[in-house]
Amino acid sequence: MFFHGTSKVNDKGHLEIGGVDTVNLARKYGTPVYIYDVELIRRRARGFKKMFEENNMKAQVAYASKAFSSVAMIQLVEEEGLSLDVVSGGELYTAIRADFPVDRIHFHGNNKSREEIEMALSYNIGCIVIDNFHEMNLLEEVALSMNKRVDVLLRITPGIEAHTHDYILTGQEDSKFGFDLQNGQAEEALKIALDSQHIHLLGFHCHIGSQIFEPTGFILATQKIFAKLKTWSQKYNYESKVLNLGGGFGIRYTEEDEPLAPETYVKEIIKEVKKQTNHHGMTLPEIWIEPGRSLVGDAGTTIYQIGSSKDVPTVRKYLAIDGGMSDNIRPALYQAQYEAVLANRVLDDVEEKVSIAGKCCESGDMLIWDLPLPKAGNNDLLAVFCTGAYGYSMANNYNRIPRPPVVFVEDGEDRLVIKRESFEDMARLDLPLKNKVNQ
Ligand SMILES: Cc1ncc(COP(=O)(O)O)c(C=O)c1O
Ligand SMILES: N[C@@H](CCCC[NH3+])C(=O)O
Repeated sequence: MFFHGTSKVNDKGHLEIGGVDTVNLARKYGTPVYIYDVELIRRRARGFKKMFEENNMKAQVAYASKAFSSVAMIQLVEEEGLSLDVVSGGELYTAIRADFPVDRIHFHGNNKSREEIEMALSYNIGCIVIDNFHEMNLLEEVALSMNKRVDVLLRITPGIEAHTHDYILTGQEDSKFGFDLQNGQAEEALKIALDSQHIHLLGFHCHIGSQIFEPTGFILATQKIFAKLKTWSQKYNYESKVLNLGGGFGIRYTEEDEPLAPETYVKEIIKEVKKQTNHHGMTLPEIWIEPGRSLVGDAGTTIYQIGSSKDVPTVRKYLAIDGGMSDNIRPALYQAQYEAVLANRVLDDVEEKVSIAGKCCESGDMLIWDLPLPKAGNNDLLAVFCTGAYGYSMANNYNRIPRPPVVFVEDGEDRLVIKRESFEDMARLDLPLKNKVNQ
């Protein structure tokens, strides 16, 4: 068993996070509940910024808000001086609600709508990351009609396969994202951008995948991009001001995962970018990165109440909790692995292996297989670690299960930052059939 951030066991044998007893949090807010260790998020944010600051480099660390977006989260990102990556009108709206400085917002997405582009331009956000030719035309049209000149990056696919789950690979050639670097698409996009009156090309972006444990992929991508940048600087007299190498830095979901510290990823990236600029005799660009998971993933813990159980003799024992794929779809989607303890009896001896089932009407709704636990019953609370990224943000209302609340903890204090969804909330958009009365 290992603990993340400020998590520890208190003198009652309860799991404590941010100086707050999680058993008390479960009583106060009900279960399931997502708890975020704010100090750990701050530590990670500072870790990513540290090497850039020590090297006196112009850089931006943009939090990929798809990992977990809420007004309070974005305010925290602002407190820590990061930038922000959004991928939809909804994420942008949340950033605006949080009063995030618009010039530090970057807009991603492989199919941005005209309305989303208009919204981004009307708020004068920092930059748009153009993904494809369709978007380039659309942006040109919208910028012309609004009489704006827009800072952009071009998203390219450098043809790198990072070691991760197949479904979360994005930097390889056969990907729905970006302009291909090798087959001429990226160069074509560069030419269009350079010719445009309304697009101001800051540079290039790539994102090679997610949950990456080694710097190699980032280094290879940097090398491939620089080889092209060199050609383009000679051919078009264009030098990139910004190189954005995306996110994807891995975290420790289970003891088998061995991620590097944020500082180490950044140190390796800086080293390679400097090496390439020297090698090609080019100017050092600003380096931008976009960590999502690695800023919030291990800062999140979900507390569930254990309910029913079922023995399948000689095969396994199922323990069901009061949530499941509706608040954490990652095990069902990616066979993601998690670790967990009993929040109210952390130090009790392990007595058996149990499999943790969700409450959705779906056999695949299993959160953890073969988890070693003390014998647990329905007075017990299960704490599942590392649920901070792509947990709440991918939560859904399958079976009309309301989404749990989110609580931030820091220095012994807890603060509700997203309320529990109610049945009324879920039915709010429903309209009755003609002639029937809405209940
Ligand atoms: C363009 C882009 N940037 C950043 C991220 C954040 O990735 P992660 O949460 O793995 O750091 C993603 C998601 O994979 C992405 O698609
Ligand atoms: N949602 C995925 C990662 C996708 C990242 C977005 N490009 C996960 O939970 O791991």
